[in-house]
Amino acid sequence: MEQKLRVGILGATGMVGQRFISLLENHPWFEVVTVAASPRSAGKTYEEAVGGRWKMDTPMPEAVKKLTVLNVNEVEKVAATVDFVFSAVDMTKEEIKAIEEEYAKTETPVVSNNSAHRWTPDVPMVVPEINPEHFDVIESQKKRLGTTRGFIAVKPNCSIQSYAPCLAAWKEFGPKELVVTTYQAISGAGKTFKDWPEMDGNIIPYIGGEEEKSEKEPLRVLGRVENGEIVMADAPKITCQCVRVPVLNGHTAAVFINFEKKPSKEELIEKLVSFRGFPQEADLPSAPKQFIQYLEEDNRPQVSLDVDYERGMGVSIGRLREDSIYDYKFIGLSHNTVRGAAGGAVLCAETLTAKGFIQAK
Ligand SMILES: N[C@@H](CC=O)C(=O)O
Repeated sequence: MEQKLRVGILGATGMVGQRFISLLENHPWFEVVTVAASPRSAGKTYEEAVGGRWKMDTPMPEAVKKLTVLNVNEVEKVAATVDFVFSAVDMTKEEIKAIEEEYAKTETPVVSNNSAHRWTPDVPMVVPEINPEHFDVIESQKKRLGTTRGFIAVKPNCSIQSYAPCLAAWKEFGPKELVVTTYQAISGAGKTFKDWPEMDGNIIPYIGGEEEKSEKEPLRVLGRVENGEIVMADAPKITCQCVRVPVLNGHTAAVFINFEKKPSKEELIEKLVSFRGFPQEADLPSAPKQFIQYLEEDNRPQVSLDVDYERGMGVSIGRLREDSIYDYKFIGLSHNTVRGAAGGAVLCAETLTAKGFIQAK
């Protein structure tokens, strides 16, 4: 790319905002030129606004330290400085819906980590390896919004990323029923052990709204485009329990699965490791070379050994074996704030750029 695209981060001071900033350091296509946050951070330098709350394990990039934080609510002012934005704003669902549409209407594409628009029929919710063709609904969304280049695209919830890719890889065997338990890291709630000491040595069997997302969002990702809208897939049936565990980064899922046509274990593993999509074909900058790895050892995947697989953009699967009630069971792991949040959104933006939906203004 001759000239990098100018990027703004909405909600730049929170944990996902910080992850965007750190993933975009030295990005070959995108350059963070604008950081926006709540009115109380506006006017400060990014370094001052974040203060001691920098939660990444790499230092704050020099290039953003001295950027002046803009007020995220001053939409025209922020939009004038950028080619597109990533959204990680922390507001009510209705406020997020409204502000993301306001940005889109300034002809600024919005690639969002938020759940607010995940069920808007003409907003694509994409895992680029699985359903990049869903971006086609952007044309009807633009008609609704009255825009020529502004639109909203979203990525799904972090909890589904450790098992939904398997459903896509195993499509021809007809995944029919799934029983899932997720073991979710505290960074999914925007926390570290320092600011959530109750999680040290503890388990909390409740994450608000998470079970519904984990059961329904895979069906939208596996759905199809019809008349400019996404139509949900009608299988598999999924039931899920979501549990918060004392882990900093990495969501694990324990899954039982039934198929229409029961395959062999070897067939299942072969489909996982050969699963590739648009990001691999197009060699996108953030694409994992190998999206899904299969680990043969009985004690893998493990958070401490495998969460950073493919720089946090890959998915690790292990312990696939026949079950006495279901056809098979297995364990999946993915990095919740990289593949599951900011990294997944960056890969969506790269896909949108490669497909011509995002361009310089
Ligand atoms: N809601 C999730 C974060 C995923 O996006 C969690 O709490 O872990």
